[in-house]
Amino acid sequence: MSFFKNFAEKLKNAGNKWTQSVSNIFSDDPVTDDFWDELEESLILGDVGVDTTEELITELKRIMVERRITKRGELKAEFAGLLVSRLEAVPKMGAPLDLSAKPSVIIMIGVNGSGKTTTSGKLASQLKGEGKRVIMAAADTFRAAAIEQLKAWGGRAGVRVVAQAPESDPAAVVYDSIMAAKASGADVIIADTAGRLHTKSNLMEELSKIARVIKREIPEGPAEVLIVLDAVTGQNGFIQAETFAKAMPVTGVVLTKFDNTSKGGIVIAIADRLKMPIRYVGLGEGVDDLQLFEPKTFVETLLDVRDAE
Ligand SMILES: Nc1nc2c(ncn2[C@@H]2O[C@H](COP(=O)(O)OP(=O)(O)OP(=O)(O)O)[C@@H](O)[C@H]2O)c(=O)[nH]1
Repeated sequence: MSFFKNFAEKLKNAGNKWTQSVSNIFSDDPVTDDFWDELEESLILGDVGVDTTEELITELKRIMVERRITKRGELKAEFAGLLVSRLEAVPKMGAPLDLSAKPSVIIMIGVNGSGKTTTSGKLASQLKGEGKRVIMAAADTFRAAAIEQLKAWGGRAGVRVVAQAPESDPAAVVYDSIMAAKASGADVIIADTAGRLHTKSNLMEELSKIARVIKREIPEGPAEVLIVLDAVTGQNGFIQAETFAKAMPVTGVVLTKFDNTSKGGIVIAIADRLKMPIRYVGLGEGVDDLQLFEPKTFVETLLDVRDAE
């Protein structure tokens, strides 16, 4: 199955309510005030954000006047173009992971329950499927259950998990995993970290220490720092993302639980407000439900415009 079909079909099958409602607004009816009200409501309910919604509507109105467009449907492709350019304005949006260093360390950060452990497991399995030798590091030592959960994913994926006892130093676990990777010639380390924000300063120190340990052993530093954001939380997760980004420069977002949200516009808000590139989207709990984010495919599926091209 081609990449386009795969991502587009999975998005469609995920039955995201927002993606269905936005497309329906661009009918064959004439453009009236109702059209703008419906579009505005749908974008705001979809968590695009008030300012971005206003900007998009202003730009679309300008295009309508300029091209003398009268029907809603004729604005669809124009609107798609606006969304794609906003997404693509963020460097590395949808870019595959840079795994050129050996070993390449991918650090997963984000609050508890956002889907870090699940995403680590899915990613490990996919990279292994691509022929990479992968190790996972159980650096969320705060919760014993997190270590066990990662081990379960490791067992399913056939990927080694480096772990220590609960409460041990996460940086030491990461160090062990780098030693194990160097000794065994592994290509990639995926480090699952803790996400308890209520002990903010400790967490930030912990992440900085992990980064220092990696830098000492691998001069290029971490290959990728992926922040895992729960799409259901919507924009409420942004403050967390900004807090985490202070401890470690984030190289990308994994947007999980996209199958469970009616706030699909969060994708646009992440680009516009956080200015962080989305690299993967989680579309379910299964191992195959992690998809590389493709901005153009996303917008085309959202607005159902591909056939119209
Ligand atoms: N529907 C859906 N569920 C997901 C997705 N990603 C993760 N989940 C579920 O979200 C829940 C939390 O995921 P975890 O991976 O445990 O989250 P975590 O961030 O590691 O949280 P802690 O282990 O508490 O630190 C689990 O029930 C996952 O199965 C997704 O893309 N779609």
